[in-house]
Amino acid sequence: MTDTLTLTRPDDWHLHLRDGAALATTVPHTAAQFARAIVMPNLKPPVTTAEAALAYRARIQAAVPTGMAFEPLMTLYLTDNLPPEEIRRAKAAGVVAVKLYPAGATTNSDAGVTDIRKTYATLEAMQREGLLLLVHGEVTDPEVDLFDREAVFIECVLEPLRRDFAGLKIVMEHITTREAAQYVAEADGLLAATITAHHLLYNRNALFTGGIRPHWYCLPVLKREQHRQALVAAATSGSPKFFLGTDSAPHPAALKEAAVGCAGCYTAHAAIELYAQAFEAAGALDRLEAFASHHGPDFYGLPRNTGTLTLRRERWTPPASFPFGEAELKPLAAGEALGWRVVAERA
Ligand SMILES: NC(=O)N[C@@H](CC(=O)O)C(=O)O
Ligand SMILES: [Zn+2]
Ligand SMILES: [Zn+2]
Repeated sequence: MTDTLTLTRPDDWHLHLRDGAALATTVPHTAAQFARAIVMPNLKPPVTTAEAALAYRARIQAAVPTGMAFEPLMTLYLTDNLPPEEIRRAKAAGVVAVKLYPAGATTNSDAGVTDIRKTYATLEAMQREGLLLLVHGEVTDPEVDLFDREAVFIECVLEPLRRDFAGLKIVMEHITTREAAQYVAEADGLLAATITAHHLLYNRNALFTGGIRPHWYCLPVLKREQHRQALVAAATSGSPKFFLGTDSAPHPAALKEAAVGCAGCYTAHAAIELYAQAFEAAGALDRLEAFASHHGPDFYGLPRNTGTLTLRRERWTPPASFPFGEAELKPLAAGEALGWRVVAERA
């Protein structure tokens, strides 16, 4: 049995850092493990200009602890009226991708897209400039069962979109179903997907174990066991179309432990450890490095990292809460022990 695991330094291809005082907690957690992260733009108000992305990047960089190397990769938030000209400015500013949130699909998505056809001129500009499209792949139609919204999105939105933009690189973020894993696996090389640690580790029973468990609530919501198994199979398959994206999404504990609780699980404090747990359970620890450190940069057309991250087999329990500005942040699986621990990060 391996007791230490040294990986090429990984990247997080889907992350929410939030803003303001929250950065003092979120940025050090992520920078302690990851060399780069795709930073989601769903702030209030959302990041919709190159200028706003640059200012946000500077605030993130200012929160990186001395001695740590971390590069935030910035994204813009797609709206019905994001002008195509902004895409050129974004490209010049180093923005790498644009995020599609169907309006109302998830946290801070009110400004999202109401009809994908309204964004076609902007998508054309992205295709031309080589910016990726990242999608929250769920339809918002209240008639569609919550557990089916990802599968319906593939059929009704993603498939036609890929036909109309045959040269656009697309990442289906945080996939949660067998249908999505299969669709991505069978698609051409311009479609890939991120998978979270929590969707690899838990099925929907986790939401209701002994009572309602708000800290396991995220969107897309956890699914049945057969879907979890399909995600594990995809992540450990060695296919370059699947890579790590934590979707670590912090909220003040009081807003999750509420009559109407916010969607989002915080995992950045122990991200790679949670993935290691999932890969080990599948007997696929040897596949973790490619998933965490190779497939993402290869798909984005960025160089792989040169540093390393070392984990040791060790039973430890992460803190049950963290400061979060004036509030409290409770991570996923607070109080539960983990089997792996990061012991060294080398830039
Ligand atoms: N995943 C979540 O449940 N929440 C995310 C938004 C998102 O990624 O959909 C958040 O910003 O809180
Ligand atoms: Zn999302
Ligand atoms: Zn997210």
